[in-house]
Amino acid sequence: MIQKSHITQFQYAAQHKPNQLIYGSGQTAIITGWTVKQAIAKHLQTSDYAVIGQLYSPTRGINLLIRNLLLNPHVRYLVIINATKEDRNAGASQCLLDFFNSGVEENISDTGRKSWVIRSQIPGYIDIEIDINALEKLRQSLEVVEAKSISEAVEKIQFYAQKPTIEPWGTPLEFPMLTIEPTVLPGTRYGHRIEGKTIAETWVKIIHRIKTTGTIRPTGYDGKWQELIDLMAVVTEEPEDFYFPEPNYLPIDRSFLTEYISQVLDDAPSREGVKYTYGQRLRSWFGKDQIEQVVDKLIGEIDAASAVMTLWDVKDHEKGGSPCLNHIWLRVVDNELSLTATLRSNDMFAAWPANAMGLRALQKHIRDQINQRSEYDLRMGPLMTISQSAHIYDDTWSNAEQLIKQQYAAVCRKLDYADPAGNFLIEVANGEIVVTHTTPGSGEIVGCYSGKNALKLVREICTASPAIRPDHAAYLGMELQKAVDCIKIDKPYVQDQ
Ligand SMILES: O=c1ccn([C@H]2C[C@H](O)[C@@H](COP(=O)(O)O)O2)c(=O)[nH]1
Repeated sequence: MIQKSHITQFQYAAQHKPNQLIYGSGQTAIITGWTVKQAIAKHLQTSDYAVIGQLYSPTRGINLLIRNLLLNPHVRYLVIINATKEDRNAGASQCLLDFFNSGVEENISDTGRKSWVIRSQIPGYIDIEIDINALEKLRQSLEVVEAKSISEAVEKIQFYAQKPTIEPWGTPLEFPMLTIEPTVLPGTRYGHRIEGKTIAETWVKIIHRIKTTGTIRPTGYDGKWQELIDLMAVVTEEPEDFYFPEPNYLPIDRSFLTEYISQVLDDAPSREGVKYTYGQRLRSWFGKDQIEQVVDKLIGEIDAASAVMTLWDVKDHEKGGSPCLNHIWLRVVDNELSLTATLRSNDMFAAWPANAMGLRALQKHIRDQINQRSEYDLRMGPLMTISQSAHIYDDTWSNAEQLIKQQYAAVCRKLDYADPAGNFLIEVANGEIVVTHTTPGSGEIVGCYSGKNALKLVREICTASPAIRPDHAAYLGMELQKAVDCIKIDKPYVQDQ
């Protein structure tokens, strides 16, 4: 028997993320978690549902979803899909269920703001500006059900669609929302190099660079982001078992990482509602196992500059949701295996640490395979990511600011004094300044400058060695001026080391 839905004509008015939703005319809101919303919509008629939307993150998504639901009191049923590994990792569907089952209490959010904190094992916050009575009314007025698969969800949605229309639970409710425009400092927009020993340290520097000098632009997702174009991160010494700070300020932990590494390294069958995994693209998408290919390539030709893997399929332009990670190169220099990856678009706050750790695991896997299958004994070289659009979404700006406040100074204090551009020894001889440029480590002489004018000398040095660190250049400026002053009053000059 074909079931006919009860015909209703409600209109869902979304104030938040309006372009990310699929609209219907019924009374059920469908929260699909990480399952793509079209995978549900195609099994339904528009009269079966009020709205279909994805919910990725409990800390970023639930607040906006609740605000939209308060504006649409005709929504009386909620079907929450909690089906995929990603849903379990993110915990957003679970946290939303906990909101309806257990409610909220007044507390402090992860950004230190007074908030309604959801009574859940998973952190989830709702703005304190929303009246608690409205939240309680919403909890009491909606019938909420969890679905563990697409088919179970479709069955439940169709069950509700058969029911007679119910009155809205009240009138639409809207509450004020705090928005803060960040101050942006001047800086270059294109091409940035940020280096750190660990992924954690590099991440803090990346967030600081984007948050202070990134351009504020609209995103494709009904909001804004702060963005720099072509940001290269160089991670030099991430340990093989990964460094997690104590307490852990990264947006991922070890258990998430284990699952994520498998998404990067292992093949995965195509599944309805799941777009792709990086492992699938690398292992089988193009009919070749590209990881095996690069291992074989380098064993056969260790100096090859063609050990490259691609995740981008030219057909990706035909559908939305193309992979963010596009190309990966492996290179051996001085017995060291480095990995370089390009990402067309990169959420530097929420996704980069996982992307970087997943790539580091891939780099180690390839190094181990080469060492096991050949006479080579390669060391781990640096990991480099080049993010074309390196951005921070507006809904994590306050988290980013909090991170900078708590970690940036400490990370900068760890700076070691060895500048890869080398050392500059300053002396005074025959009434003139003499600067000798030496290599770091071995101290081999590679250049010499002389003169009486400190500014002119600094400019010459910076022109000849443009990769000199800014703090090193500033130090040279001060020392050279000190040397000039000594010459003027005929006092011996000693360089401050
Ligand atoms: O491994 C990933 C996958 C996704 N994203 C981010 C980048 C974008 O912010 C968003 C994807 O949006 P589209 O470019 O596909 O619209 O997710 C990452 O940073 N890394």
